[in-house]
Amino acid sequence: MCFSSSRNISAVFSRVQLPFPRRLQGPLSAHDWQAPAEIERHRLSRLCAAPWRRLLVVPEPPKCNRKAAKLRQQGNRLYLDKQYDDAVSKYNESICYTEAGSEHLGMGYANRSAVYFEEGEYEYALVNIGLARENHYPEKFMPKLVEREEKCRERLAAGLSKGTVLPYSLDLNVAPNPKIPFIADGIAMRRYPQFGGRGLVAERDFKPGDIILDEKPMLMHLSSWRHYCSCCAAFFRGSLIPCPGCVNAMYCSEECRQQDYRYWHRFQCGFVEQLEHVQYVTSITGPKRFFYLLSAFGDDLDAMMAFCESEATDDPFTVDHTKEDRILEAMKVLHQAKVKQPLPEIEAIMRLAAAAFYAVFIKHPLLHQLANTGPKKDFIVRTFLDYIRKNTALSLDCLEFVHFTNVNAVSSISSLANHSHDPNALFQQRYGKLRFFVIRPIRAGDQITVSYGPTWWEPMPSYSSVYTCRCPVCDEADTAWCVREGTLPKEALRMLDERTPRGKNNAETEANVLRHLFAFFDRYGSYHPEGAMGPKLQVIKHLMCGQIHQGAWTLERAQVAAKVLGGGV
Ligand SMILES: C[S@@+](CC[C@H](N)C(=O)[O-])C[C@H]1O[C@@H](n2cnc3c(N)ncnc32)[C@H](O)[C@@H]1O
Repeated sequence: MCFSSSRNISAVFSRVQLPFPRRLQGPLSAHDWQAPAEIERHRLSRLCAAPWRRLLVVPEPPKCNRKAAKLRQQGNRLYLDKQYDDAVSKYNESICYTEAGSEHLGMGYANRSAVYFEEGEYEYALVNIGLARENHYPEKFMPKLVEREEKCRERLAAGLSKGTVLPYSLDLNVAPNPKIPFIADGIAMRRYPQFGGRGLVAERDFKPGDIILDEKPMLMHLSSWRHYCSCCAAFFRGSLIPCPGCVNAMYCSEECRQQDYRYWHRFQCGFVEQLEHVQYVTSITGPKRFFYLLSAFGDDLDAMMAFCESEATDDPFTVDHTKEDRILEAMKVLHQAKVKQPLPEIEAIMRLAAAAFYAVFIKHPLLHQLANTGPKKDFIVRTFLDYIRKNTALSLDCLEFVHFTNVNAVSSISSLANHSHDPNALFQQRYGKLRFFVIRPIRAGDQITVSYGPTWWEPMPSYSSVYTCRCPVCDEADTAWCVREGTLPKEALRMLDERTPRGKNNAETEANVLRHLFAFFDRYGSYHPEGAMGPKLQVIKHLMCGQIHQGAWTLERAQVAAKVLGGGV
């Protein structure tokens, strides 16, 4: 989408420390990438021989109880200083380093429960106490844990929960598509050549406030470990559990751990550090997408190659998401997407990344065994490159709240949405969900657009995209986009001012302001884009972010409460 700015490219080179290869042309081949000695003979690797050698000897940190204990002590110091977020980060790191079957795991969870207890998050504290019990928490410390558990239950019984009821529903609030339950019925794919090919079209009217998409991204990339679920990118869940094999990946649930392992992490685990040395920006989603498709084909590389050489539909609305084979079918459709080549200046670095990823992944015993012919090896490295290119164009990315982590998502339906500086919907990628909500009336036949960053009311001077924008605002020949009914009548301006949040507001008040603003845009939509409306659209975006943030924690708390207390949600 919009992220491959030259700023990122220079960051790449300082991170990867590879010289920029100027003459990289011709089809990429895997032929020389099989073993370290051969890699060094390759023309590309000669250009960067020393870094390649480094890449191949990057050690993978093993699980280590001594390190786990040290990290936990660091966490304890932060806890005593009341720096609770940082303390949980250290405890999470400690949990990741713990060796299998060790009491350090139970102690890490117990310490995390202490943080949540101090923060008044009694439900999360209880979950962590449960995890501590299940993971060899030492008997000698058990009375302290039991005491904390009792206090949590007492406080919850006294009504001291931070809340388990959402002030603003974040689910789809219109009829869903029967075969794709996470998108509204009445939305389809249409060809928009000026937007690089495909886009989303409304087949019925939608009104401001409608939540028309609530999708779990298929492929996520996170720029930071141990704060988010490595599968769905849910932020800092109270119950993150570690991958038993490596010290990096954590998951919000056993379900996410298994899904990630099945489709991706079984190839990544054991190579994480090496891959981190290769990776630039979000290029890892290229190999990730390759392994998702390979796994969906049951590790049958021949079948995958045969499919990739065939022509099939690129319309994700043909996939029935209520069926078992939805991942395979959705990945197949995604494979067929034909997107324009992103910026030529990043082509060389994408090739370099694809080749370097290949050099790492081919050491994986299963891939090594599957790639038993030259054409198969070439197919792998070229598919890495193809997917790195396509993901650069197709992904929707954004910054998460707390650690300013870049979350980059490629998804079945949402990846179809084109950018406009005057969008009729806004998108938010938060807590493992991609949501589109309508901000002004959409009529049947309109293209549904979101903004990848800049809008007419919020220009972003540093924004650089991988395409030339052809939206109505940027199209000089299009004068229709800003035709409106006139200036807003006085009563409309009064309505606008009436409920604008001032000072401190709680989630409930903010939810009401949001409803009020949506009602305003519904009633006065024909005056769009009147200047006074811009700041209000910004308020909507801001409030919606807040509701999603509050909502994610509330929902998690409610789910956790149902699990640990057996209560209703
Ligand atoms: C998330 S995808 C959107 C779906 C894409 N049009 C397709 O055919 O699959 C983003 C890509 O669509 C194209 N695109 C989106 N918005 C555009 C715009 N306003 N002007 C020109 N191209 C656009 C660009 O190629 C961009 O990299």
